[in-house]
Amino acid sequence: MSDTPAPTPAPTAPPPLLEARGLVRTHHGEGGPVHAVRGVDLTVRRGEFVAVTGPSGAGKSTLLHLLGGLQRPDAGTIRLDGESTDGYTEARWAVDRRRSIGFVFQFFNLVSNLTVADNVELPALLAGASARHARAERERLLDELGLAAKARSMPGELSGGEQQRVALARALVNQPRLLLADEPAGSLDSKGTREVMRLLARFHQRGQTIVLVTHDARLASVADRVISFFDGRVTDDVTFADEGATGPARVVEPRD
Ligand SMILES: Nc1ncnc2c1ncn2[C@@H]1O[C@H](COP(=O)(O)OP(=O)(O)OP(=O)(O)O)[C@@H](O)[C@H]1O
Repeated sequence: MSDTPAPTPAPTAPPPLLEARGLVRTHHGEGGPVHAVRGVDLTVRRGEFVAVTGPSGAGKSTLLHLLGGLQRPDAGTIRLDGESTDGYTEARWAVDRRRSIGFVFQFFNLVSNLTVADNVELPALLAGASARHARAERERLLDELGLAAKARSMPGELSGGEQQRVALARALVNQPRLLLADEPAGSLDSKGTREVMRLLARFHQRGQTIVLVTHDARLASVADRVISFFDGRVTDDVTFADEGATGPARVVEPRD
């Protein structure tokens, strides 16, 4: 027997949070096939804030839907935390979407006949949290988002900006590993847009991984990485590194 100690294994880096390879998705509408996503490779690391920008019809929403399992790719693979989703059933995707992916959309999609509090709490209860935990998380987020006084209101009684903050609270209530936002300021005025920018920046600073789809360069400017998307493909991918790299559309801190 040798006295030489066994070498310490080199630490292995954790897999990226999201890894997409060769994603393809064609829609079949009345006007014939639309090649919305034509072969996309994308890696998102934990804690990144990635904005996907591009003109209307570029395929941004389709890409986001693929990443969140709302649509299936025709070809390609998505790995979440190193795990391939290739064999995922609808039910398996539903579990992931409920527990670990938060979505925010342009039109809020709140349940109109539930109070603000119930809208925020619902995903936690659906994910199996205890009533007590769901309530505590809901209260924490409503407080944080300045909505505590609106907890008993119905969504229709709120401004667009307030409704979007409720939608953000709902998306975050299960502390998702990934937040996917599709034009979250698309139906808001400039004040609402600034608010969304500030909130996304704040949650990102706390470590939330975010993929944001927008054609609004100002909104994209709060991200630390901007991917340009055109005609179903990534045409540019710029990371604004800590060393202070700046880009043409870089606007750092949203101000009132
Ligand atoms: N369900 C569908 N059936 C048929 N065509 C679709 C469908 N969904 C999207 N498309 C088409 O696919 C292309 C990409 O659409 P997508 O919504 O992904 O683009 P986008 O960049 O998000 O656009 P926008 O900024 O206007 O939302 C467009 O030509 C769109 O009309």
